[in-house]
Amino acid sequence: MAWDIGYFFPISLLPIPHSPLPLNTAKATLRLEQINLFTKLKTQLPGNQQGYPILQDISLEVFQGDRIAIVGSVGGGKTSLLRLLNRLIEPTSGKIYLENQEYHQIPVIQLRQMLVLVLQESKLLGMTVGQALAYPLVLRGLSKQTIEQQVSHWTEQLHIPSEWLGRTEVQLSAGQRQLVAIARALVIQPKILLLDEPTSALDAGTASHLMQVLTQLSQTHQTTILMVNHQMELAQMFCTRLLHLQQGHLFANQRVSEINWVELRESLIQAETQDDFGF
Ligand SMILES: Nc1ncnc2c1ncn2[C@@H]1O[C@H](COP(=O)(O)OP(=O)(O)OP(=O)(O)O)[C@@H](O)[C@H]1O
Repeated sequence: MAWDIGYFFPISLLPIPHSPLPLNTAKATLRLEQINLFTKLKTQLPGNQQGYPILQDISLEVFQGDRIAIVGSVGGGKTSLLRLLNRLIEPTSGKIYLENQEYHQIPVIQLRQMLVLVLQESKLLGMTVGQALAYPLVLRGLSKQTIEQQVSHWTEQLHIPSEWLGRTEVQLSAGQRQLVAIARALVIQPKILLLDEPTSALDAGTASHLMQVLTQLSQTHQTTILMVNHQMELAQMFCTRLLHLQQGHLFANQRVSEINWVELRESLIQAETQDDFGF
C-alpha cells in the first residue's frame, strides 16, 4: 500500500522528543509474586477495611514468546490484571518484575516502550487513523521512510484499507476502531503486548485472521502476548498457555497441552450460571 505520511501528518508540526525512544531489543519476562488488589468502595462493609478484593494471591511467570489467553467469567479480574501489568493501577500488595527488575524501579515511560496495552475502548485523541498510527513512531524519532514502511506493513497485515487512513474516530465502526488500535500497538513492535478482548467487535473471519497475525508475530519476533478473550475457539487457536481467573483467584495456569477444552468450557458456563443466579 503506497501512502505518504506527510499527507496525513505534517512532520514539521509534530513535537520533537528531547531523546528519541528507540525500538526495543531487550528480552521480556514477567514475574508476579503474591499480588493482591483491593479496591476501596464507598459502601464498605463494617469490618472490611481492606475494601473489595479484585485479585487475590496471584503468583505466576510469563516467558518470552508466550501467547497467553486469559479467560474467566465476568468480573473475574482479567482486565484488572492487564491494567496492573501496564501500571495503570498499583497492587495493594505483592511485587511485579520485568526481567528481574522490580516494577517500581523502572520508569513508566520505559516500561510502556516495552509493554503496550490495548484496551477495548481506545481513542485516537482527535487524530486521523494515519496520524494515530504514525505518532508513536514519530515519538521514537524514526525517519519518515521507516514510519511509512512500518505503518504500511502493519496496515497490510491487518487488512486495513488505505481509505481509512484519513478518517477520524467518529468515521470508524467499533470493529474498525478495534483493528486500528491493535495496529497502533503493533507498529512499535512491543516486546510484550497486552490485549483486552481484541476481537469483541470483530467478525469471525477478521478475528480468526487477527489470531493468525498475532501467532506469526510471536513466532517471528518472540513477542510475548497476553490476551483476554471470552471466545474459547479463538483462545484455543492462539494460545500456548492459559490463565483462568475466577473471582480474583488464579484458578488454573496451564500449558496448552494440559488443557481439557471441553471441561474448561463447562466450568466457565457453570461459573457464569452461578454468578448470574448468585448460587
Ligand atoms: N475502578 C474500580 N472500582 C471498583 N471496582 C472495580 C473497579 N474496576 C474493577 N472493579 C471490580 O473488580 C472486579 C474485576 O473487574 P475486571 O474488569 O478486572 O473483571 P473482568 O474479568 O475483566 O470482567 P469482564 O469479563 O466482565 O470484562 C469486578 O468485580 C469489578 O466490579
